[in-house]
Amino acid sequence: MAASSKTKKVTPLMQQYNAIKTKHPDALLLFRVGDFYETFGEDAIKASKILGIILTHRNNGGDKTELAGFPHHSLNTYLPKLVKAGQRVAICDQLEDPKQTKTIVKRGVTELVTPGVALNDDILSAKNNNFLCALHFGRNKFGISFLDISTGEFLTSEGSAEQVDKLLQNFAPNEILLSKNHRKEFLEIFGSQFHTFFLEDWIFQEDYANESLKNHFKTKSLQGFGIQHLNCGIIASGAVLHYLSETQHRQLQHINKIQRIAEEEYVWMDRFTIRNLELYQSNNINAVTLLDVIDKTISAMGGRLLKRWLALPLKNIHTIQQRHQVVSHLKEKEASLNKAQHWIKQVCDLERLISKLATGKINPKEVVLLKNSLEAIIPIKQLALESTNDSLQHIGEQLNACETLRTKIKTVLNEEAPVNIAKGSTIAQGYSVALDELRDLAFSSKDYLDKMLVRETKETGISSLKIASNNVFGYYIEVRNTHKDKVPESWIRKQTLVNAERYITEELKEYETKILGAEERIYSLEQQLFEQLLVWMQEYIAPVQKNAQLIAQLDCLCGFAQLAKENDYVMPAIDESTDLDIKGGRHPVIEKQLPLGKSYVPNDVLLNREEQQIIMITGPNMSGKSAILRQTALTVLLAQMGSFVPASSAKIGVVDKIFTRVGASDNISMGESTFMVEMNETASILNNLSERSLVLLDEIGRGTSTYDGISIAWAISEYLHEHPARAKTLFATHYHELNEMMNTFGRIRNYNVSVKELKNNVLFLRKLVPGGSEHSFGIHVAKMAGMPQQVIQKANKILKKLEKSHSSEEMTDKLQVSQNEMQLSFFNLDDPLLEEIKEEILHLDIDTLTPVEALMKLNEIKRLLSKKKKASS
Ligand SMILES: Nc1ncnc2c1ncn2[C@@H]1O[C@H](COP(=O)(O)OP(=O)(O)OP(=O)(O)O)[C@@H](O)[C@H]1O
Repeated sequence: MAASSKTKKVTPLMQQYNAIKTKHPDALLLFRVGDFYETFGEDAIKASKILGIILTHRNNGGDKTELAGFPHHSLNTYLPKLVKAGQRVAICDQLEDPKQTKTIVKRGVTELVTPGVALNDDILSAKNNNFLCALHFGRNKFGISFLDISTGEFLTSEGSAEQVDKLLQNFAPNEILLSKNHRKEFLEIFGSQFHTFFLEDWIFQEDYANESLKNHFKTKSLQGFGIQHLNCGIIASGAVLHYLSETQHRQLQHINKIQRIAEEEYVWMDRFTIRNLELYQSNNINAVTLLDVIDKTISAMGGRLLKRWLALPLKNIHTIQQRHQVVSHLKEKEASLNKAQHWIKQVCDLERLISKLATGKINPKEVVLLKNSLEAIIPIKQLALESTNDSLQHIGEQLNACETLRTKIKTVLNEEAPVNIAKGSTIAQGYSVALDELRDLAFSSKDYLDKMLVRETKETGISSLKIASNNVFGYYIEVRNTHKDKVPESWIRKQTLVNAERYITEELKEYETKILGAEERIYSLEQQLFEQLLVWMQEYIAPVQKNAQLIAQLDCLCGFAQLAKENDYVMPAIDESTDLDIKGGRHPVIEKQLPLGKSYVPNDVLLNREEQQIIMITGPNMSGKSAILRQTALTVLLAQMGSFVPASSAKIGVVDKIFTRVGASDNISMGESTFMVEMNETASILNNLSERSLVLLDEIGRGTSTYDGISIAWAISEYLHEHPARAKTLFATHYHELNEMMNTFGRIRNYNVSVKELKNNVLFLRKLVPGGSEHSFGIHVAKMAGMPQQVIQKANKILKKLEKSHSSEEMTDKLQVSQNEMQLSFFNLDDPLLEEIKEEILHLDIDTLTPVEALMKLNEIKRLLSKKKKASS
């Protein structure tokens, strides 16, 4: 084999390809050959699959190599598909004009597009950032950095695994860079849902990172950015810059600052909370998220900022109130709101346009769009300045319509400039004398020749003169033989035809030299002038970025005003207290999903550290317990983002942490470990409580047997009550045994979501009322879900028996034992099949069951139901 491969002759083109491919083994190499981008070998197999293009073969020194390619002008169509399929794509271009070289054309990789480093509009999503992230594993903490090359945002932070995990959830990076040494650790701690790329270990070094950052920002230290003490964060940020240079992204003037993510300024929510509250993502792709409901922004910049605000709600009362006041102002002044939104609509994505300018990827049409967007800032600025609200006025003062920049673009570019400069008409008429002359020549050539023809006809008296051109001697005048004798002496004969003679003249020759290649010269001059403009514009990167931020803010605030008007939200009162008093609160998402004619039943929730710290909410399945928990958290979140809230009134003592935990019963098929996960998650709440925490526990404990479940729920509630933080807590539970706790623990209050028991059915009233509930009504719900009649009857019997023999004192005693022994029996249903359970329940001999066993059986039915309910919905 080796001997035969030695004798094989690889073509120079393939030698060049192989050399370049070796340098980019992890990337799919798009190799420019003439008018095509070609892929070879494994890359060709992948590309043809992803892109649906034909796979052929070519001879490579005796071997057959797979080949698949597409025309170079289709790069924008195919590249996004490759990147979206998770490929890193190296674009290898021809670095010299093939016409100018006799040997093989020089080629090199001009850009490496990866999921986290993309500037192409077809890869990016307008209302989402596209973050590249680097994670450094320090000795006792992690350093993390996020960069969106398409907007210029560069952020860093450091902290524990939990903190970093939360940031990963919030910023949802499209690619994470890690040192090769930490591959396994990363997977263990953060899971496998991220797209990762591994770099050499030496890149993650403090000196190297420090130097890279200082070089990039052209500063002597990092003090000005307030990140000098974040050693691990700096290392991660250095790795990001390293990667940009490795992927050939060197024009980065728009990345002109790095910011610390000041986590202490924002409400703490961990990954479970973000997920449980379905803020901007949901396990169910069809589910409507909070973001879907509240996003009334009309610009991409506003959309991205809103998501950030949602991920990082504020804790500073003053800033929150400022936002509320703007929203209130805009909500009242409808005309101003409409005007502002009208003009914001005219503003394109300034942030991404200016990044394209910095990276040299902006096209002529986009520069005109940039100018038009800046023009729209004039009325927005005026509107803001004229308002009576201080914050709006401040936005107005900072907005900068960049007059010089606009005037310059107007002078240099044609208003109708094309996307592709090769199409011509990019540079405005009157800007360059040389260009105007060339254009006159090119565009008026016919006119010029027509005039010459008229003149010559008149001067020579030859009526049938014709001016044309051919490839051999260019422009000529053709004279029919009958008029040959009238030809002036100065004309030079070039060709004799059967019926005519062809001549050239001095004037024609001169004209010809001018006109030949005029179009090519127009193109290169237009390109040159356009590039000069882009270089001149670089100075405006920072002011345009500032405008982008201000417009994004204004858009979010206008969006909040719009939201408040459309959905009838009110301004919350935020204060330093630790009370939470929501009147007539609604769930912002559910209220939008109800069937026509049904209206959401509002509820009051009052929590404070003095009397009503923990509310136990009991109520049957489907009564609306979870809705009350979630709407409480969402109301606090919305308020602290600066939005109005879905309630008739809300008084909110600023909250610094929101914890939510949902019992694992919805995931029973996941097996025993689910319960342990639930317990671990809950433990992390208990270890992080603060006086301003809001804790929402939804059916905690139901991942195990009923008996153990009650014990755990009891123990957790007791802990929360006794903890000095006295964190405000809502606890939804099926275990009405927990209602006993109110007798012993002074700040625990019982509430239930009321239902009306009809003959054999239940009417959900959805009203939260004081007092515990006695039944859990699971069986009624079973009936509603279409459970066989026999099963329902049997379940009713179990329930009766249970109610008779089970006393709460007995339960309390058992709880003590259980807490002491901490032996949890992990009762679990392994993916119960409806039929199996039905049989099991039907054959139960109720008289032999203990109360607890009976209760467990009842719970089984409930679980089965909720599964069935889910499956059918
Ligand atoms: N206040 C309300 N007004 C109108 N409909 C409501 C209200 N609260 C809840 N609902 C409706 O009832 C459904 C069930 O509510 P939710 O999931 O909160 O019940 P639950 O008591 O937590 O049930 P389970 O114990 O089975 O988890 C919701 O999806 C919603 O459609």
